[in-house]
Amino acid sequence: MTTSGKVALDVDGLRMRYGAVDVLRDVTFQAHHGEVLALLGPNGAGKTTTIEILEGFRSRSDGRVEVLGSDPAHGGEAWRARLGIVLQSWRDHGKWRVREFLAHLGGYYAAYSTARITRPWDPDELIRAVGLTEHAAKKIRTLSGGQRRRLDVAIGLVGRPELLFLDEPTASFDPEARSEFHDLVRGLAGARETTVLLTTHDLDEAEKLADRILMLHGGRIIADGTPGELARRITGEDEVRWLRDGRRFTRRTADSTGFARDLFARYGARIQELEVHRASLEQTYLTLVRQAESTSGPATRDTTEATR
Ligand SMILES: Nc1ncnc2c1ncn2[C@@H]1O[C@H](COP(=O)(O)OP(=O)(O)OP(=O)(O)O)[C@@H](O)[C@H]1O
Repeated sequence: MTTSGKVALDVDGLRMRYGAVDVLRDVTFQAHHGEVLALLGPNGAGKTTTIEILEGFRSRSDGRVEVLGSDPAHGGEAWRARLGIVLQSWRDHGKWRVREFLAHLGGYYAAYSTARITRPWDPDELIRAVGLTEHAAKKIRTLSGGQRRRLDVAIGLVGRPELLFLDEPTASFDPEARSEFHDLVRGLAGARETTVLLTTHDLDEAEKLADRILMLHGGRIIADGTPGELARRITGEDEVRWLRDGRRFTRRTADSTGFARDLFARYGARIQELEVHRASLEQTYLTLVRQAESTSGPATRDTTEATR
């Protein structure tokens, strides 16, 4: 095993070929400890293939991959105990009760405690963290879809992972559960320095949770950056909206602060309801996907807004 300092995931030139088709081509990125990365992309982009290679479930065709300092193709049990995996869904173990199942699974991790990390996570504490306390004694098959998903998350966390893979984690969560889950993930990444790689089609969730967005399209990384960086790369501009003398105005500008300053200097208190918007992750995502789909390349810029 080698150590990579603060780098938890190091992927360089990853290629995956099925038959004659490359489904991943030159995928290169890193993740640092405590970072939350969202892997986005249309259906078939290669997200699951990438994650399965990182988890050690799939052998790559080419490229260099290090996950917590080891090549996942040769990761042993001690390495695997440092990973947490929440798959899209599985429905086994319905006869077990929530608490007893987590305590049972946790038992497998006890041998992998370190001076820094006590494994497993105490089952009652974990059940509280995922909001299942009042369901702890229930049989798994009696849980609702959202409760079951919380349990999936608890299963991924029971070994106190240093790196957590979440595949569409909040599908079927109600808004409150989703918000609690976001707090939980931010807490894991912050205080515990857990690195998180999640896939989601919920762009609002990606924007809220991710420090960095990786966008895959056709097996290639087409964007890698913070939501703000990607938005500025696409539009280069913010949108400023305001109300003056009862009329609404909209303007796109690369210098929204300076523009707002000039507006107030000119009109003073006649300016009301001033808002500055950057492109949402959804707009950014759709623009990047459309760019990738057209072979011509240059960014299309929305020029429809102007001062009325
Ligand atoms: N075992 C396989 N054999 C051949 N092709 C495969 C295999 N597994 C996946 N693929 C192909 O690889 C490509 C990437 O699939 P992958 O499941 O990684 O996409 P994804 O981004 O996770 O999609 P989704 O959002 O639909 O889950 C797809 O074109 C898929 O058909």
